[in-house]
Amino acid sequence: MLTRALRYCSNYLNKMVPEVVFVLGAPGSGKGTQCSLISKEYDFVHLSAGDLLREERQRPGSEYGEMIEEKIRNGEIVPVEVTCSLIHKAMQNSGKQRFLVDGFPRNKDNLDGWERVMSDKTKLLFVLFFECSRDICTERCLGRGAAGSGRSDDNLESLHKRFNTYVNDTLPIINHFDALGLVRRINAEVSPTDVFQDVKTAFDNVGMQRIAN
Ligand SMILES: Nc1ncnc2c1ncn2[C@@H]1O[C@H](COP(=O)(O)OP(=O)(O)OP(=O)(O)O)[C@@H](O)[C@H]1O
Ligand SMILES: O=c1ccn([C@@H]2O[C@H](COP(=O)(O)O)[C@@H](O)[C@H]2O)c(=O)[nH]1
Repeated sequence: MLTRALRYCSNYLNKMVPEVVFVLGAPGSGKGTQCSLISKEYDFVHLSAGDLLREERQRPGSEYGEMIEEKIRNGEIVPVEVTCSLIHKAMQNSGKQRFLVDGFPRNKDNLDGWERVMSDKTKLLFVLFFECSRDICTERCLGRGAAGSGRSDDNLESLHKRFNTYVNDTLPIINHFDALGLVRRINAEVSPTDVFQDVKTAFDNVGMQRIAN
């Protein structure tokens, strides 16, 4: 009886499809800040594609380190095979079920690669889109750099390139998801606490339970 119950639970767990929320918005719009708040209030693991790439860049012996650094400094997008495999590994290693994928997919190559490899392994719940003007985002990134982020791309020259990439490559991806009715737009120009109020509404509206504190 007990064995049968355990087998049932194990089969059930194996069939659970990981659920994903993509988190998109301009550089400095507050994606990381909000993901950190969300993961404290809801049962989601925060996976920042940028952080995973920065970790891979630092990993001794990485064959991609130099390429990643060059892409990051120039605000260009790393090929999806590299990013998607880092995200997939992090999902598997977490042993968890729900993920905030922060800063991905950023261009058509990212989207196509995700659809090829991950679409049938995951369920996309929705896309959180943080709307914030370029001036405010620039000020925030420069502030983050001045506060010692150590990021090689928190400077005006890199930001110029990052915004061009965002407008030319990432906005079309957001528009693609919008046409599918998957985008939840959030005004990100207010305080982090006020942004989070709207974010919570988006999660509550799809029936996500808060973690009991
Ligand atoms: N709503 C907000 N109001 C003011 N400052 C904010 C707000 N949200 C985040 N910040 C600050 O702006 C900077 C950028 O925030 P954050 O790292 O969350 O943005 P991001 O979208 O993840 O950036 P990137 O894409 O460059 O990694 C940080 O210094 C953060 O503390
Ligand atoms: O999916 C991704 C995510 C990020 N990058 C590169 O990293 C930097 C920094 O990303 P943040 O999200 O701002 O931390 C970004 O400008 C890209 O160069 C990427 O290639 N693919």
